[in-house]
Amino acid sequence: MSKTANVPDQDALKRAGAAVRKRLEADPSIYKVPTDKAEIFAVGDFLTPLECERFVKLIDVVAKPSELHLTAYVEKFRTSYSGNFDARDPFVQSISRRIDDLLGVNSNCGETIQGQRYLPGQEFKPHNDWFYTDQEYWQGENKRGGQRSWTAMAFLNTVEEGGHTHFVEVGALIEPKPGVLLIWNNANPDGTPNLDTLHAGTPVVAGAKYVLTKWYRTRKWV
Ligand SMILES: O=C(O)CCC(=O)C(=O)O
Ligand SMILES: [Fe+2]
Repeated sequence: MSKTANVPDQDALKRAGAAVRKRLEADPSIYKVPTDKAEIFAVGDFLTPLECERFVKLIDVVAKPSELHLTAYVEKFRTSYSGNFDARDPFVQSISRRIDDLLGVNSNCGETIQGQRYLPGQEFKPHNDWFYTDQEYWQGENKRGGQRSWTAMAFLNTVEEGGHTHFVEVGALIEPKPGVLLIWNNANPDGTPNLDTLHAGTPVVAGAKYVLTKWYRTRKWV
């Protein structure tokens, strides 16, 4: 059996990769991180200062200690506070749609946008956003829309010190600049999970860090 014979959603990941890549690469205002290891893009001023401020306030309302799937993760892996925004809130809906439109992805595939707040000492250790399909939780995620294709993540405030997004294999350390949207493909062009998308939210040293994240599935998210 070939190595890629049993990659769930591989064809869909390959298609989603190609479609979004084509769209983002065609836009000269979108920056692409210069690396062959992963497809990582950045869009400046994707959110206005007022929109960022509004999300920061919403995060302070919804943020609870972050949950993670129970895998072999060590304790203190993701120490930030996080929460889902109200998907019926027209403001949240409008930004959600703006992200869908930028990527050209079917809105059905997008998870509810999640907000996160890190205080000094809090971090998200190196991880991949795709699901480990050999773990028990995959049975549930498979029914809820399958594997994650692209991630979109926006920085919402200026962090006094720390709180970068670090793609450890690529060697890209991205400064949290408010309004910037980062977008990356969690898969390789052939639809297999891209191990080089390993990334971390480095510890906040001073101040606070607020971000929002939207993950896309290969199928309708339910
Ligand atoms: O906070 C960051 O910089 C990274 C967040 C992240 O990796 C995620 O939400 O999946
Ligand atoms: Fe992540």
